[in-house]
Amino acid sequence: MPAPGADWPEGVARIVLSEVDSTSAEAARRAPEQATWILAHRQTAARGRRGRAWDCPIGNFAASLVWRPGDGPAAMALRSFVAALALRDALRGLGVTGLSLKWPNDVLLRERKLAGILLESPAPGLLILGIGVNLVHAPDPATLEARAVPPVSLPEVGGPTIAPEAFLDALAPAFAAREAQFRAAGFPAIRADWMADAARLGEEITARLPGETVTGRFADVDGEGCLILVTANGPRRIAAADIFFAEAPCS
Ligand SMILES: O=C(O)CCCC[C@@H]1SC[C@@H]2NC(=O)N[C@@H]21
Repeated sequence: MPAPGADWPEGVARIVLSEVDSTSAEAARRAPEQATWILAHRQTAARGRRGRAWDCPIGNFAASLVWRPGDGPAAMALRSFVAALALRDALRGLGVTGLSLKWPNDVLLRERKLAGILLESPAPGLLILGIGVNLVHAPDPATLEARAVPPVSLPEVGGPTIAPEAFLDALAPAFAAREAQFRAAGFPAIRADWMADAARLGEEITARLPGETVTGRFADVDGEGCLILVTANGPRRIAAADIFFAEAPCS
């Protein structure tokens, strides 16, 4: 197995697999004591949020970080913001520009989805952050649900060529730095940095909740990571939803 990059965080293990069903499923099976990144060059049953399948051809980035943060479920859930910022930092550090962050945890490139994060806690205290990045290929928009933010890959916009393992060597230290910031300064610092790059802040967006769809102005993200939408009936605080934009981005 090739050695990790020079900035690889101390005390964190790195596993590279040629094929697995899902790096997040593998992380849950292994449930190591030591924080561990598991990267796979190919996933045969990759999963996205809300039980959706995740398209993952060879060349795209697919990895999961599994660790025991040692804090409660609310703080664990905020790691999706920590991870989104780390992803943004790592991509930016490799020369990708035009990035923004979509609540709760997508990274957009020119307002199209470049990367997704799946946060899972399959056992008490155990946290798994599964991350997929369209380094070489984006799924066919026809395979996605209507009104979904269209996907994008780096080559489509003339972005840099980045190999999955090289991306992991950038992401792992970026995540360690953001995690250290979260531990030292709490969510306010993470939230402020996240808000600075929030997609569609101040604009009308639609949140699809179980059994309800709510449209309003994206006003804020609160101190617990909830979305604040100002609707015709007043402010709504939303803990979890699928978000749709009013109109598609220009290409
Ligand atoms: O729906 C999303 O936006 C989240 C997608 C997360 C996909 C990644 S790829 C690596 C890890 N393994 C999985 O099975 N899923 C996540």
